[in-house]
Amino acid sequence: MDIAALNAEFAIPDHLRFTEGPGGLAMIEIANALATATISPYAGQVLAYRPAAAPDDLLFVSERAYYAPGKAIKGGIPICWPWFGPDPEDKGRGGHGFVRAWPWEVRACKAQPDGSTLVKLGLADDASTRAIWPHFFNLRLEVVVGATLSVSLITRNAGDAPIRITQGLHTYFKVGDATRTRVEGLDGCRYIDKAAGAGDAVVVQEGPVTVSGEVNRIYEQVPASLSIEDPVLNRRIRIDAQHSRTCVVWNPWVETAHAMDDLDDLDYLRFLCVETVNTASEVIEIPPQGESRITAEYRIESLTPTS
Ligand SMILES: O=P(O)(O)OC[C@H]1O[C@@H](O)[C@H](O)[C@@H](O)[C@@H]1O
Repeated sequence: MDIAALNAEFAIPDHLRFTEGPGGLAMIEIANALATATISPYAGQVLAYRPAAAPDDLLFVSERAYYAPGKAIKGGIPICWPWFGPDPEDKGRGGHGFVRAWPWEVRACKAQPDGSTLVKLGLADDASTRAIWPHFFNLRLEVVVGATLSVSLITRNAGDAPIRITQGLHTYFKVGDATRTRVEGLDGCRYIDKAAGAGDAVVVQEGPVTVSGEVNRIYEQVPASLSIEDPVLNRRIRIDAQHSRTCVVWNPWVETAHAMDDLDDLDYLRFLCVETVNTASEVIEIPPQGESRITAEYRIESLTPTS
């Protein structure tokens, strides 16, 4: 992408500009009165978000992440679409869909009256997408960077036959020490245990979710609000979801992190994924010319009240 042309069309003075990031990829850098953020049009991926006065970023991005066409960027908020998890048709296509390793278009950048910044990215079908997934679509990502971070993924079925998708915001949250975090809000929910050796057992969650080994679970019928309590970073991350009743909690633990070339061996301590998704029994069918939306809003709160 031509950085000068993007800036000429979309830059907002003292607020938003395009820069050349790792691997020569264009990056959107936002700094408004409420927060800072980095968004990659490649993959439609938020890579950083920090509210003003917050000491730490919301998101984890691996120091060993790839920034190259055809590769997923490890960290931030990868967009999994039009399938979440393994290829549903078993055709050998990669996990979590293809748009997380695909160039998206920048469609709009706007300073809003409340001081937040709205970025709209999009991706429409063409011959190369239809060679992978033979459907007509218009996919939009709307990111609002303000006192909270809001991410909406909107799918329009641009064809004349229904389409079926699963999808997810595969958010990598930065944590001080994964073994000391707790995910609150899932007590009593059923989950499918996808961890190695668990055999997809269906289990009922008791109490908060903690990490003391590989965690790879699809929770069903989840409430709209979840949180991550992180005593090391002294913060709570609130996640408010819309149009999602399934949630994946993932931490790779030692062996899987070691096996991933784009993670450092100790990164399993540095992040926890709590993913706002539609997956498992929650398959979304979109009628011809219809739309479907999934949204998550993230907010950081201090655990120590300020006096
Ligand atoms: O593709 P990434 O970003 O490495 O994430 C992979 C993980 O993503 C999680 O959503 C899945 O539950 C895991 O099974 C999978 O290993």
